[in-house]
Amino acid sequence: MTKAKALVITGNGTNCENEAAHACRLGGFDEARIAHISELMSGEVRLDDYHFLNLTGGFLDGDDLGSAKAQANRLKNATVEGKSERLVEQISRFIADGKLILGVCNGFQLLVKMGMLPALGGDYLKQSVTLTYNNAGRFQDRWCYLKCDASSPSLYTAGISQGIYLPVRHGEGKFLVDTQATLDAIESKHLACLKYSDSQYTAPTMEFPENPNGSVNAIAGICDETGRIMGLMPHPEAFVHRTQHPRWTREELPEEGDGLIFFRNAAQYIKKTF
Ligand SMILES: NC(=O)CC[C@H](N)C(=O)O
Repeated sequence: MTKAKALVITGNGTNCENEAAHACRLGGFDEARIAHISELMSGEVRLDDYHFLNLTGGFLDGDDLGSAKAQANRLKNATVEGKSERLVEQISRFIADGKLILGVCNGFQLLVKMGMLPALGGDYLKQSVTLTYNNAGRFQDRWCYLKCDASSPSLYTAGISQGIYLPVRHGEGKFLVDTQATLDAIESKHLACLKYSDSQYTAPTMEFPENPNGSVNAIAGICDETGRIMGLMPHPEAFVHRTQHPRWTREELPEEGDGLIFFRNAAQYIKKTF
């Protein structure tokens, strides 16, 4: 059987790479390699050798110019050292080969600013949505209930019955779109797979603090039309075991945290497909 290989990018201010690699291993990946972005730029590490690209949370370039903006420009324009190939060509090939990309928080911001989500019509380099300053005007560090759209093509959220509970920690998590047509397309194609909701997962909410940032239509995470590329502001890698839950000493909880399903679904998909 294929060895499922995950790659986790670090450097320039990420801070969740160890948790993401741990979650990949717990979820069933045979290998989870943490690579510095400079290793991709130099050609020492090649995306072609992996199945699952993890873009993790943090403070890329100190959030200067807006979160992930500088890194988005860097990745879009960089040429791999000593090669005529641009890094973005490796990324395009990775997507065309049917592989998976998950962007969490700063990684989600990076994906949307590169144009890789929602990638309507299959154009992965045209930005049509953004993530910007929370309505509260300050950083939010709290746990959120996320209602899951069971009709979404996202392979990561498959099997989630109603919703999941995950932490958010961000200053720029407010999801906005360029036009109403973009929002309509996202909704009609069920790409908004996760929305901030009440604790019973009955309905998406615009109420603070359940919706911590004021995201349009309460959108917390989206995927592309293939369901293989997904980004979300909450952190699935930060809740893989019950002791990470804020009330674990007071509530009866399953051993496994709600975020692990993302990584298990990704590993199973790779093993089934490659
Ligand atoms: N936890 C994170 O990845 C934070 C993302 C980004 N730096 C923000 O504050 O919005």
